[in-house]
Amino acid sequence: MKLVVVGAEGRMGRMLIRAVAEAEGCSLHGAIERAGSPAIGRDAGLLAGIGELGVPVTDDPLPLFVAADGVLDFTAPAATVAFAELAAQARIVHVIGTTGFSEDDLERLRAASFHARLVRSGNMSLGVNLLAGLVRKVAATLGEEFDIEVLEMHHRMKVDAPSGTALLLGEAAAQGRNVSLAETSVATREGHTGARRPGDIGFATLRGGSVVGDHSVIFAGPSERITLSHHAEDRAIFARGALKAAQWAFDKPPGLYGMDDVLGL
Ligand SMILES: NC(=O)C1=CN([C@@H]2O[C@H](COP(=O)(O)OP(=O)(O)OC[C@H]3O[C@@H](n4cnc5c(N)ncnc54)[C@H](OP(=O)(O)O)[C@@H]3O)[C@@H](O)[C@H]2O)C=CC1
Ligand SMILES: O=C(O)C1=N[C@H](C(=O)O)C[C@H](O)C1
Repeated sequence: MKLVVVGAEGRMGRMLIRAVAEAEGCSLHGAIERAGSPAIGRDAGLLAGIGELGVPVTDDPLPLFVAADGVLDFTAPAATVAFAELAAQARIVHVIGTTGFSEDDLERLRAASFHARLVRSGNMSLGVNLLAGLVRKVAATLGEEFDIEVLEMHHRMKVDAPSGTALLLGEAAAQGRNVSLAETSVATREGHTGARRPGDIGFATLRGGSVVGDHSVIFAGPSERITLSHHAEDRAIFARGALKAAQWAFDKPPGLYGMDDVLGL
């Protein structure tokens, strides 16, 4: 499968280049960075800290997309929406790990999925997607006397909050309870907040150091507390998930898929 990595110089971009180079049945067809990036013209393999791959980084996606099978995209919301429109024109697989989308962005991704095969998830790891299933089940089992709080910590460079994973886990909890996350979510608390509203799903965000990604869902009930957690130790888990998603989507019809489809959960 011929794959293009966009955001090639990013933390995930470099990890994805390494993962594609190592994967059986996949080849790096191209690497993209934004116009003006110092990475333009450099060899993608050297950028990723492996040997030369003979693939220069460019800022021109469409010519690469039309001759590729898929694109792996962990960039930023505006970039991903633009790449989705190009991937739809080229009718290729678009694996989206980017987080922090607005409702309008998500609508544009849905429109692109009429023509392309999109796989989007706030977290591409096996562990988090299994955890989401457990959260759904626990939330469905426990009543509203158990308050649900989602706690996350990431490295100091992360730009969006709550994390895509926190929102995915919050959504799983809301589904388990058969409520709308939009109506129950509390993403910030400050000052005299008043008592906690029954049924709210709270989010708390920590940022610092080099933390790859820690998430916990806490069910706090009368005199007992259940905590379900995931700790990412290496970004390779996300890159492996993204490759799996691309290979899974190769022979699927156009549509918007999630990692639960890919992993058969
Ligand atoms: N779903 C998952 O499993 C995971 C998701 N993520 C998400 O992936 C995203 C990226 O994370 P991370 O790698 O840490 O971030 P980085 O900032 O390290 O990387 C993003 C890269 O994308 C580049 N970029 C931005 N806009 C464009 C554009 N228009 N064209 C080409 N390249 C562009 C950036 O360039 P520049 O620096 O010049 O802006 C940068 O090199 C985030 O949204 C993060 O939350 C991360 C890990 C796992
Ligand atoms: O920005 C990151 O680093 C990560 N982003 C994703 C998120 O927003 O949940 C996934 C992972 O936790 C790392």
